[in-house]
Amino acid sequence: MDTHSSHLAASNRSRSSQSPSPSHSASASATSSIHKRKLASEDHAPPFPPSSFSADTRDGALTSNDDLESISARGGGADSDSDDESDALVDDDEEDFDNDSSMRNFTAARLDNSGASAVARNSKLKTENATVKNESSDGAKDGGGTTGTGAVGPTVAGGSVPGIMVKEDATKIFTENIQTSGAYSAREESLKREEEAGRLKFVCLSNDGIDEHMVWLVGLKNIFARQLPNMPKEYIVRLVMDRSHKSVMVIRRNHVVGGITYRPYVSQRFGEIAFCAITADEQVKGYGTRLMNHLKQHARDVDGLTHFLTYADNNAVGYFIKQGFTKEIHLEKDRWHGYIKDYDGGILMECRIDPKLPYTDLSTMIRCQRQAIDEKIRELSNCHIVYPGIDFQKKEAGVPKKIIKVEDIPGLREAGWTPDQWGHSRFGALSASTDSGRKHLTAFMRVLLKCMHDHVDAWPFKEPVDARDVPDYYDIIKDPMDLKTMLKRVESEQYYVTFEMFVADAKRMFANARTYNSPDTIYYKCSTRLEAHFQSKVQSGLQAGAKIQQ
Ligand SMILES: CC(=O)SCCNC(=O)CCNC(=O)[C@H](O)C(C)(C)COP(=O)(O)OP(=O)(O)OC[C@H]1O[C@@H](n2cnc3c(N)ncnc32)[C@H](O)[C@@H]1OP(=O)(O)O
Repeated sequence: MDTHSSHLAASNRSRSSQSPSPSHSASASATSSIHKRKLASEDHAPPFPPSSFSADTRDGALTSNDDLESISARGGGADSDSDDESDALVDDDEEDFDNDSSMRNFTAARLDNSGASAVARNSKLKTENATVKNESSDGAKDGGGTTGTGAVGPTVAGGSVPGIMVKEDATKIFTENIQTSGAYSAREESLKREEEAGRLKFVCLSNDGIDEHMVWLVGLKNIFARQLPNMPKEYIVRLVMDRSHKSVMVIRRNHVVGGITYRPYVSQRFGEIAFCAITADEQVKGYGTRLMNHLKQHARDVDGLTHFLTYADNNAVGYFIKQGFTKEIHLEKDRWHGYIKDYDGGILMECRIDPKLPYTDLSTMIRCQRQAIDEKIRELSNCHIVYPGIDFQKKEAGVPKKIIKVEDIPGLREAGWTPDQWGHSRFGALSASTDSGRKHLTAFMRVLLKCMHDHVDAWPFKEPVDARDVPDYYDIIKDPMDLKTMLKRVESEQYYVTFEMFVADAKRMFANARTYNSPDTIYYKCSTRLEAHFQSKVQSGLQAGAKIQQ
């Protein structure tokens, strides 16, 4: 026995615990209230446009101050009660979105990092499975000029090899793993479906005086005012209503969910993102990403821009990085310097707009790429083929009931195994690959076991630990080992086909004792001393064997 009940709560014992990962949802919401982004100017209503460029020359159409003031007055009027109104609008929308259960499930799962809601997590998996199924069926429908599923593994085409099946779920496992890291496609596809169903739209507007547009712009201004509390409200109004700025907005059932206000510097072919926000209870659901994708597509196709620059709030840097922004500015300085306004507490970030990417349909592109990669893997590997299991019933001490020839194990040869690898040992002769090798190996292991058994510190290891004496032992030690079990394995002459396997069992036996027991215990000390003894015997035995062979 390698333990004692008085050491049940050994101090060196540690259990892994699942600590909740930080939730973006939490951080995103938190950032709302501690927003630090400020204009560099001390003045809370800085001159606009910034003095570094002339107001009306570059990209035209700056609204006059009169315009701004009048709009400001309208905005101001709305402003007094607009925050509430804005929130009310969002609340009203909740019902409308209930149709999209996949989105809800997904969101619930993402927001639940506490581990409390197993239901939500299951929903997430279901959603992802559903997505994968769609992918497969789409792929099948398309044909897509690619080789079909059945054509990939030559040995299994048409299921012609008896007892072998293609693991259809391999695709699922592969894609599920990808999707859990970001779940980008799932969210994008879900929002795209909402758009196609007409429940969601993305518009790009500037102050054009049309009533409906003005209502949306005021709604967006209110979201900015709430989500960017350190930004002077007057400044937000000025930029949102300024006619040289444009705003891409998410509109759900005629209400604004969020948006990005930017200024396109058409002659310089870059745009400056002034504000970006999603209303508090809709954050971290993918709107920010889809919004940015719409913005990039619009800015490229309509404004002819190649880059975006923004002073990202410290708390939002993570979001911008996920949208392809970097802190390194590659755009030539003379293209942007003097055009954009400095902000305190913000980090200048850049994003290059790809000239070709279908930004609003990235999920389809990703799906096609994933499918192509998966098919390529199937061409190059057999990992999708699942062979029937082998009948590997064990007797006592884990010794197999029936000897199975290695070459009879289904799939082993197909995986690249060759008979010369059988029983291969770095200890040369100490392997069971030949009759003489097996005898030699068994004899050596017997000697080593006897050496251990006769040692004064062997007493805790002679028998398996009795769970009646140490009730929690097998909760902690999942792979128990003892000298008696090792002896049974040696005497079976089937178990240890290499010397390494024997040494591994011995090492596990010693390690178990040190895992369960604390260093000040006799069990721990016996384990250390017996292991040293074992190692010295192995060493001298190997050296003697080597000499005999010479
Ligand atoms: C120039 C400026 O305006 S800087 C100020 C930016 N605005 C704010 O900080 C206001 C408060 N925050 C918000 O309004 C929103 O959270 C936004 C605009 C930052 C992001 O919009 P969301 O709809 O929440 O983003 P979305 O759901 O698409 O998330 C995309 C990814 O970014 C991550 N993310 C979102 N917000 C943040 C954040 N603040 N920090 C780090 N990562 C974030 C999400 O977890 C998600 O990651 P994943 O794809 O690995 O799952």
